[in-house]
Amino acid sequence: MKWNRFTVKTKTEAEDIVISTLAEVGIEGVEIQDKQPLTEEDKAQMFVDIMPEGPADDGVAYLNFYLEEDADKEAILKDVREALDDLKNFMDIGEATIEESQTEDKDWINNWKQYFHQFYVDDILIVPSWEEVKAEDKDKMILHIDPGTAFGTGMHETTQLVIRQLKKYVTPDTEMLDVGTGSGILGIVALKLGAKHVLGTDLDPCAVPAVAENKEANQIVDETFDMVIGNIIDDKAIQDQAGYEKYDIVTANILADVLIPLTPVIVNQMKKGAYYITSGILDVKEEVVVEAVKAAGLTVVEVTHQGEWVSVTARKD
Ligand SMILES: C[S@@+](CC[C@H](N)C(=O)[O-])C[C@H]1O[C@@H](n2cnc3c(N)ncnc32)[C@H](O)[C@@H]1O
Repeated sequence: MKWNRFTVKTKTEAEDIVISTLAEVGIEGVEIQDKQPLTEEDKAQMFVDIMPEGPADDGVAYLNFYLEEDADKEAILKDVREALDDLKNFMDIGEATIEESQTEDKDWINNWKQYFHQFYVDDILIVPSWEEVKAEDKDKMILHIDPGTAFGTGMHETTQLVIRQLKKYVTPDTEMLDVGTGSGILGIVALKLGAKHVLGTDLDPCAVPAVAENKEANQIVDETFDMVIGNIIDDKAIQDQAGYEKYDIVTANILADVLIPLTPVIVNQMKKGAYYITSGILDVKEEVVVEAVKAAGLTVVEVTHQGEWVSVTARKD
């Protein structure tokens, strides 16, 4: 199928607002091209490990979106232009011109599949839906996960660090709370390791369909993995819904800056003797997370590293 690419020329400081405006008129999946260097915080937020040195930032951003060749492009572009014109009344979004080009007649939307193949995290095999499990691997613990809108294929170091800890601590009685569940990968691993029940939380509503798809792909019994959307850090209703002193394991592969306010809250959700497995911590933030964990009254039992990432596991004594 042929696709038409539309490129909105804007300013780097207006990228977010232009992307939100495009979303309001139904344009999702926008690609950003700019020359802004990533800050340390960006790298952590985006979970990007290494970025090559790029050209100097010129303040210009190009936002690409795609429409199928047979889409009603005149009507869609009319809505986009009107929305961008309205936005121009409120802020400087640069030229906001829209250029059209046609992508090659190839299945670009599926091209990224060439970069995602089955792989092992220790003895757990992670397989995308478009690949077969080889006969010799049939007796392995297999996880079916597709890259999607929610984070968590298992390729990232931070996810792998938690998976290794789950292998140590999950028992058949485990009630687990997975804060920032994303694709649901950690919950699914825990259930495959024999856990009794998982509650996943995420801020991002995209986690709901992602978890549902991954549960189905892994034949997870529906009632064993529940989901709530919202911020458990400051939403009392979600804390109540999760339940207090209920969990044997809490996992949180989020950023250090989120783990710090999360930790004193989550302690109330943990049973005595429960384990708190954190990840998503850049090595430069290890010390502050360890301090936050101790300040919340937990005992640090293990700190593990992979690349520049750190996982802190603590117990509620
Ligand atoms: C790095 S991903 C982890 C996904 C998956 N658990 C894994 O280990 O691969 C972090 C997830 O945390 C979510 N998140 C960030 N802050 C959060 C918060 N305060 N409460 C719940 N989820 C949050 C993000 O939306 C994202 O899905």
